[in-house]
Amino acid sequence: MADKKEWDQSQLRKYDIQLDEIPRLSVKDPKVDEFIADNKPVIITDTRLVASAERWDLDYLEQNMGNGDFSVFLSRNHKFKYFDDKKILPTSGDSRLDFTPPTRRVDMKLPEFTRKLRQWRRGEERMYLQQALNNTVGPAIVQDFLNFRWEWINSKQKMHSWGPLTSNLLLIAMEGNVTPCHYDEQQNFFAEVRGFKRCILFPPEQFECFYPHPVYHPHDRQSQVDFERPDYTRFPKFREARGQEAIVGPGDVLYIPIYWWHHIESIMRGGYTISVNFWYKAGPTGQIVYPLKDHQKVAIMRNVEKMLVEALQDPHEVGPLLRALVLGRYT
Ligand SMILES: CC1(C)c2ccccc2-c2ccc(C[C@@H](CC(=O)O)C(=O)C(=O)O)cc21
Ligand SMILES: [Zn+2]
Repeated sequence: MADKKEWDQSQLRKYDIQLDEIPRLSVKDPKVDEFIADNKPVIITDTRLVASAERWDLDYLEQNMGNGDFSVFLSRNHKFKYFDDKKILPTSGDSRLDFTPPTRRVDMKLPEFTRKLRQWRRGEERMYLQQALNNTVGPAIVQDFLNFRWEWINSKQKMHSWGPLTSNLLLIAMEGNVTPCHYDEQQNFFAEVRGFKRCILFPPEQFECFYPHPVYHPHDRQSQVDFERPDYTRFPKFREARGQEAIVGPGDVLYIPIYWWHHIESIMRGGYTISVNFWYKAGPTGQIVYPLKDHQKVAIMRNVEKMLVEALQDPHEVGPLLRALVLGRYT
């Protein structure tokens, strides 16, 4: 008997975007490897990848996460738009380059985080705990971490010749938190431990629909489009975006292919969520094969941007130069 729905549409934020479904396949289904080989998103069920974390809840984590400091991001709204603080440069008087960080990072012990979570009132800053799982956490958590099904995920890494695992992030989000649309330059197995997250993914070939901030900008890799209030004048191609959606729940693993755009939200009124992601560097490019893949063109665009900003120094000269280069010549 189909288990009663654990969430309903009223818990999802409303966006004016065309969405299809991300397929859900059992770990035993050989088609799973076809999706991964084709860099296509898929939800893989029954992997038991993070089964040892099934018992993680705030109490257990409070008892066992040790006395270390954890990175907690604070936001005055429900959005946690990532920014690279190493790219916040002195604006040399050019106010057009001013950047106001939308979130701030604080260190918190876990008991403080859980207390603040329990006492949270509307209007207060929202929190999002994000911490690399390493040996600073308590021994019980290290044990749970060592008991992740590494043989399964290592076999995938090997089968698809991915690069090394770069990090596992432990993520504890408040209900309703949103990580706005962005892409990462790593392969990602995204494991949901507790609660439900709605994931909306778009392929790299829809780059022109998302108008990412410039590569030199702190919001590099993040879309400029606000999904809740899209500015169709500045970003007209956003109307053409067409995504794939899935709600991941405990035990689900979502494969987020490298360079794929993703927007992730903890469903409203669903309680806090716990996720663990597994980021892998891309495998070696090997022999270049034509036609190039779409994500390779994104990598080329990034390199051209970096070279031009470096050569011209003033980012505002990049547009005029590229327009001079293509208008009437390559268009
Ligand atoms: C928003 C937050 C906490 C953050 C703040 C400042 C710096 C980095 C990050 C960061 C990195 C990854 C995630 C997990 C996930 C999105 C999600 O699950 O919310 C995701 O995008 C991925 O796994 O690729 C979330 C965050
Ligand atoms: Zn991401």
